Amino acid sequence: MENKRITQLTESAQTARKNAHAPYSGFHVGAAVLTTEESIFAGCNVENAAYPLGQCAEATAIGAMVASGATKIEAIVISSPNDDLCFPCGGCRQKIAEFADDDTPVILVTDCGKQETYTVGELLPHAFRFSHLSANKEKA
Ligand SMILES: O=c1ccn([C@H]2C[C@H](O)[C@@H](CO)O2)c(=O)[nH]1
Ligand SMILES: [Zn+2]
Repeated sequence: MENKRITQLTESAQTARKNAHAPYSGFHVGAAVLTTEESIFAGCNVENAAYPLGQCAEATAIGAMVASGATKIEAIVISSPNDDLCFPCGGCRQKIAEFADDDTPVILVTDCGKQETYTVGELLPHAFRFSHLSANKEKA
């Protein structure tokens, strides 16, 4: 994937991160998905006074993508402010896998300039997919 693209996605994720609603954890996260049609959708984490209702940045970005009518992720960038890369939680790995392939890149970046790339398959081996539902066996 081109560096120019990664920079663009990183900037989108950072911009969304500025709007993170994270008064409980103080942990601000931004995410940006690039679709196969080359559109970018960004999101931030949205916490809630009822703690379990909080939503991760990846879920917000994926929700915006789906609401636009797009369903195929080409790449996703997850941006964190400090020196620590923000690895997606288990739930987000599953949410990303729903709209990605095993070789889709998940790029983790920090404002300190750290960057590591993993594939969806590395982060979530043996993902549970549409095709595993017995009702969909014929359609896969
Ligand atoms: O990949 C991640 C991991 C955590 N968070 C959020 C959830 C919560 O608001 C805060 C602390 O867990 O960070 C994300 O948005 N994405
Ligand atoms: Zn998550």
